[in-house]
Amino acid sequence: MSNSIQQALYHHFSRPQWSELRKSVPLTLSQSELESLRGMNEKLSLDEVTDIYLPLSRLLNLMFAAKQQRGLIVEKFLEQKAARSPYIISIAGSVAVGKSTTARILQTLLQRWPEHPKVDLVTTDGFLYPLAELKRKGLLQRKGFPESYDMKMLTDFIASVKAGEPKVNAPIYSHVTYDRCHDINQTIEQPDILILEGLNVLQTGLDSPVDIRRPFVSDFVDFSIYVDAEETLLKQWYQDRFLQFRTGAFSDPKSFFHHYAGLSDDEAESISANIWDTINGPNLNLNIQPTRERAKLILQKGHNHQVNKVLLRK
Ligand SMILES: Nc1ncnc2c1ncn2[C@@H]1O[C@H](COP(=O)(O)OP(=O)(O)OP(=O)(O)O)[C@@H](O)[C@H]1O
Ligand SMILES: CC(C)(CO)[C@@H](O)C(=O)NCCC(=O)O
Repeated sequence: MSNSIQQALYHHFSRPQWSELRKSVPLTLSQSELESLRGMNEKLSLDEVTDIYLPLSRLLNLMFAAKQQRGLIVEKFLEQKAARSPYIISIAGSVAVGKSTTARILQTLLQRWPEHPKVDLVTTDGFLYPLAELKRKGLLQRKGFPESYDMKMLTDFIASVKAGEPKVNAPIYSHVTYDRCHDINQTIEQPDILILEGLNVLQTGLDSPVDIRRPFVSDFVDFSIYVDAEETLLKQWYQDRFLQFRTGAFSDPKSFFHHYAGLSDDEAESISANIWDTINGPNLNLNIQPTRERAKLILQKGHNHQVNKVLLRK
């Protein structure tokens, strides 16, 4: 999308301008909140939390309140109470950009609002077709591409959560077995807020004539975030994580990639570069980045995952 269109659609903030907007959000996090944030990612800097994620949590609090106000107006108009419906936040972006880390930071911060909302987190990875089905369909080298997800299952799931159903199951994906878990689900029980994180949450499937009659994830989403970075950085972060996995996920004998555990640095560099160049990079350019300007908010990251620019829809 051209720069002039981005100018027309978004308010632009430099990092200092954005961090100013923290305003009344308390500066300090309790010791246990700090520990829970640190525990999720030891590389996460606390400046990042205060400068970027606290203002974002303030914005989301205001947006959430506006949605509740709107609900009250509808109830007044109808002269009856409406069924409860969770506020849904989606987080999109490339493989390895930090969607799940962003989602977990926001979950921690949103839970500490004075209203103490119940905030649940779901990743769309669980809605990838099971490995056997991907193999059958010849999609093993297309994991993460739109056709590798059961989009009907995903939109049915989000519709049930939005409808306020008491218990809704979501499938869980295992990065160890590289497959959907067959014996466990995640059960979502009427949260106040649901954060839905995945590559595909801004995709519409409009290029397929069959899909046009189907709802999109975005039909159920109240606020959408796209986490953005240059591809050279993304590839580096992907490769860094791949190298770390040799002593983590790959070392598990149950791991689909157990044979990668013994790779030398050079071998791991070249295999991960190849996976990026043949799968995750093309998916970014063809299917993920083109959805960026559908988001209400864009976080632009630079080196070390530092957010240096924020764009907010006018
Ligand atoms: N804010 C951050 N500060 C420092 N490191 C981060 C931050 N966010 C993510 N990372 C690191 O970047 C890598 C990718 O992060 P994460 O797993 O959250 O990405 P993702 O977008 O959810 O990836 P995927 O789509 O592959 O599941 C991890 O190694 C993580 O530790
Ligand atoms: C599970 C997805 C699709 C998304 O998180 C991704 O992590 C993935 O597995 N991509 C396929 C190529 C790879 O192994 O990185």
